[in-house]
Amino acid sequence: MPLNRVNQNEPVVHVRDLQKRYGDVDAVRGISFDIRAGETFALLGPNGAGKSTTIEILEGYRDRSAGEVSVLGIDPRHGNRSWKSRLGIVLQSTGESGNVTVTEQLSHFAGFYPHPRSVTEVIEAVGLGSKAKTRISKLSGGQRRRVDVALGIIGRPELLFLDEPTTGFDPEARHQFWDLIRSLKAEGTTILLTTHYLDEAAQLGDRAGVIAGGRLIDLGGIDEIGGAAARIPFVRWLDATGTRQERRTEHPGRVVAELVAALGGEPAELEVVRPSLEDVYLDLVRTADAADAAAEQATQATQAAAHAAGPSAGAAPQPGRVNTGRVNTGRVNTGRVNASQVNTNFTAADRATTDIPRTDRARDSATDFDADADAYTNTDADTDTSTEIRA
Ligand SMILES: Nc1ncnc2c1ncn2[C@@H]1O[C@H](COP(=O)(O)OP(=O)(O)OP(=O)(O)O)[C@@H](O)[C@H]1O
Repeated sequence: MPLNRVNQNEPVVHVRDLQKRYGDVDAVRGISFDIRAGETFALLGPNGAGKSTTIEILEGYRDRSAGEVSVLGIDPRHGNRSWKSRLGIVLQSTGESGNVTVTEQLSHFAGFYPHPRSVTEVIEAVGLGSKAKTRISKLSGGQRRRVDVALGIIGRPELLFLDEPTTGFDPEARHQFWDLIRSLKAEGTTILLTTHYLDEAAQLGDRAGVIAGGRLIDLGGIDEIGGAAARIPFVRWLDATGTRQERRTEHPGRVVAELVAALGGEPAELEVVRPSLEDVYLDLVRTADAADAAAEQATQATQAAAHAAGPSAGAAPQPGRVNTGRVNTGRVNTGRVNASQVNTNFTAADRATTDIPRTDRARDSATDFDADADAYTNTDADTDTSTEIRA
């Protein structure tokens, strides 16, 4: 069957007003974004923000409560096997632990794709060349995670989902992984990445969306997140009393020159710091947290007032309206899954209507192509945050 290539003008991923509710928890509360062909899009947010839920809906593993979604031109609710073969999926915690070697596992999975990459090349690319003949059960946690990444790319995906791909990687492995992702990007692969490593997002991402409490709180170019004002640098130094001073300015050179002139020499512990993506992200998330807390307080006050006034006064409390989802309570970390032990025989009906448990996805993400064939169906002036320059 010819691949249903996405129209170049159409976004690879299109999400409009996506919503997902688990019981009383509004995990995703109206998220909209697009990812264009060849882009690396980073979905960022604190634990429990709704990132994995969103990704799982895009992958077709989880059904949505409301909203519009299209991935490679198809609604994931109706993604068939040929659609699925165009996706690469690295789940949050697959942890391949089979009793087969790295080469055997990858060769086996490669067989399920129409145009797989070379197994040897993929093993080298993920830095497991010296472990090719080692049983996966004998690998370290970080090495198994590399196997997950290898399995995600073996099928030469058009769209690669990477859910916290480098958790457990040592710094060298993380840098190797970044090189690998850059080479995939150079080939034109579209990538959706979630990560808690903001340096990783800054290194790899073209654009980012920041989610908090199930809402998209910012969306834009990776260097634009938080807005221009959030990127204005700080000049910091110690004054004559040893007190740290800080001035935020778009003209750090000028401020440093003024300082040197005022001091008649080098300021102590002088530094000019440009806020990193992590600094900007933390500001965004804290602001969102504070807004949520204020909204929750207001809701509680309204409910208390209504309660005090008796049943006939005003609207009844609406317990399901408050998002309690900042803390990830409902999620079981599935840990390691033996790929050979999980059930892969989901039916079309299962896919269309059911959230597939995370334990059952490791193998399903790659190996069900022969089952159930086509069933799925400002600031001109300086912005100072401190006082006058104090030398
Ligand atoms: N199967 C489930 N049943 C009930 N609630 C769930 C389920 N899965 C997730 N949740 C809840 O939905 C919210 C969003 O969870 P999600 O896993 O999408 O967050 P996340 O941003 O991926 O978090 P993390 O960074 O910790 O992986 C959380 O409050 C979580 O407890």
